Amino acid sequence: MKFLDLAKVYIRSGGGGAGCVSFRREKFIEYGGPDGGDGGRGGDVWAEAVEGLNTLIDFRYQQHFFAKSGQHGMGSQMTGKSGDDIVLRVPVGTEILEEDEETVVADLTEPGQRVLLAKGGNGGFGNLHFKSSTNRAPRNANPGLAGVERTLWLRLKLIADAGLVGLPNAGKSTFLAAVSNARPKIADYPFTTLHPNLGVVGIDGHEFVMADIPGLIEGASEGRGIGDRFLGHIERSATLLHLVDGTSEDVAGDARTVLTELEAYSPVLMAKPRVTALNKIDALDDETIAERKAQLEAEIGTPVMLMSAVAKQGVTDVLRALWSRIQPTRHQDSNDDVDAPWRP
Ligand SMILES: Nc1nc2c(ncn2[C@@H]2O[C@H](COP(=O)(O)OP(=O)(O)OP(=O)(O)O)[C@@H](O)[C@H]2O)c(=O)[nH]1
Ligand SMILES: [Mg+2]
Repeated sequence: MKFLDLAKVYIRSGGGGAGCVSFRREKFIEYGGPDGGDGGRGGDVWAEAVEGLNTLIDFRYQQHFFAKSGQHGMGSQMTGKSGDDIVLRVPVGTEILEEDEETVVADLTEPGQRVLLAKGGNGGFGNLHFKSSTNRAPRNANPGLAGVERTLWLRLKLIADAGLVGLPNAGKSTFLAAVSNARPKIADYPFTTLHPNLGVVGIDGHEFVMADIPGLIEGASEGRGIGDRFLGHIERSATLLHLVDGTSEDVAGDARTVLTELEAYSPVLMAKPRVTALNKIDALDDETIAERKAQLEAEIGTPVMLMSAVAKQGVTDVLRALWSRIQPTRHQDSNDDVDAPWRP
């Protein structure tokens, strides 16, 4: 199964710079003594959880993170410059795993939480360090320590704020593609979507994550179709969007099928705030729209919104309706703590 929220990264900390062998050479100063400086420390590689990120998509484009090595030591007791550290900025909730994809290295659950993934190598001592009463002109210096190389997985347990449900072909993927950065497969046959797709949706300056999952059919809870196993992905969502295909002859029956499966899967899912929309109204005349809207409302007992994912008609209102149900579940907007005092 493919997840948008899994990324493989290759990291390497910088090696330490070598220590230097050098002697003080100045006019009129005989036997100037050793003055080789130490090598600089190599850069570390860190990961830090930051607010405001929702996906690991950036790591699709950049997978290699190599910190710079420290500079070699120099004469006149000059220490080499340290290599700069690298910080991988990841969304809050990212788990970092070893290459085996099982061993957990770190679980970054708090904004600002940092973990050292690869420590930079220490620089080597220059010959100044080896001066002693018995050896006043040492000709030895240490090489720097090598950097550490690791292959790691980043895994984000994305909690979709909104989950899309509906029969196959209702237009769930079309809707996700119309309102987010996600590019799910769309086609005119059922079960086009075989794995969940996640997209980040922007509305009125807010962002939320929406999940498109495979369509449900009657008996999905008993494993028919591709079953209800994907409902787990939207179990923790704040709200659901139930899309009903307006071109169907039996919109009430279609909606009933979906709600029956939700109920069978979990009453928790059934009890979530839900927005229902009649989709594909671009393909219908006004009379049919009004008729089917009324049939649907009679079946589910709540107001139904009208929408066309293809014509992008009514989608903003649907997004606003979703956001108004998501907003109360957010502890605070990430912008709220911009002025919070800095604490070490
Ligand atoms: N006319 C019209 N067609 C639509 C609209 N939305 C989706 N469709 C079409 O309906 C078909 C199914 O769309 P999908 O987005 O793949 O449907 P889905 O609900 O994701 O289907 P599954 O992944 O199989 O569950 C495609 O041919 C879409 O072009 C709409 O608003 N108007
Ligand atoms: Mg789909």
